[in-house]
Amino acid sequence: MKPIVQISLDLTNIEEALETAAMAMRAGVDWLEAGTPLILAEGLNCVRELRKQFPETPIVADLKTMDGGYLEAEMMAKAGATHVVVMSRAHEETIHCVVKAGKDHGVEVMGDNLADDMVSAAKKLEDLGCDYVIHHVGYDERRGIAARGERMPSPLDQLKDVVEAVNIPVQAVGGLSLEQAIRTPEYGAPLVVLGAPLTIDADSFKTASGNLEDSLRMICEKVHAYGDVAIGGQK
Ligand SMILES: O=C([C@H](O)CO)[C@H](O)[C@H](O)COP(=O)(O)O
Repeated sequence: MKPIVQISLDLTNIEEALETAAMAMRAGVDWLEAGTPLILAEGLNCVRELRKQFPETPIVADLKTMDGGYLEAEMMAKAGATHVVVMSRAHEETIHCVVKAGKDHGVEVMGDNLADDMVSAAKKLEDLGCDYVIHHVGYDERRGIAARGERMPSPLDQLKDVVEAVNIPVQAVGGLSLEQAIRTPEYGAPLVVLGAPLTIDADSFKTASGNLEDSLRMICEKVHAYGDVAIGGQK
């Protein structure tokens, strides 16, 4: 699979999200993500707006479904999402419902293994019909552990094991630096997601012009240059 660059719009207002999305599209980003805070702030109108402005672009609606799976997935699909997210911690029936809604409404399902036994959760998500695994170390988990003076966990710790355990594409997320995120295809994880680090450490990718759009363009070119990534650790 060709590597994909996704930008997570973890913002709290639609104007800023649309502006960031437009910049990301100009720079060569492949997928947009309506982040959880954006959906909370703006409801599914943010997905509708993104769909209106970017009619051809895949849009991930990161609602992190835990229950009521069919209705949530259906609502996101009708708003214009092409990808929805269900949690591995949800009941199996919920995951079934999201997968069924995905098939009925033509959207793909990303299963998120946040706060679960990561390798077995990834396998479960694949077995239940998810199209992708989001291998995710949570924001609160990372900060809580670091606050106790322990080493902050990283999605890279178990990324190879997760990639090798499944035959669907994996995305690693949670506290990765930009440099780490854009190297995840080297672990066999082709879906590169850029969030907070883009504004924090884009400096390391600064171009002569020094602007964020140019930095993002360089990042996209670098990721796309990997060429095909074999799925399931078959490299
Ligand atoms: O999904 C997310 C998190 O659970 C808060 O809603 C974030 O999008 C994700 O953790 C982003 O992580 P960073 O890579 O640290 O921006």
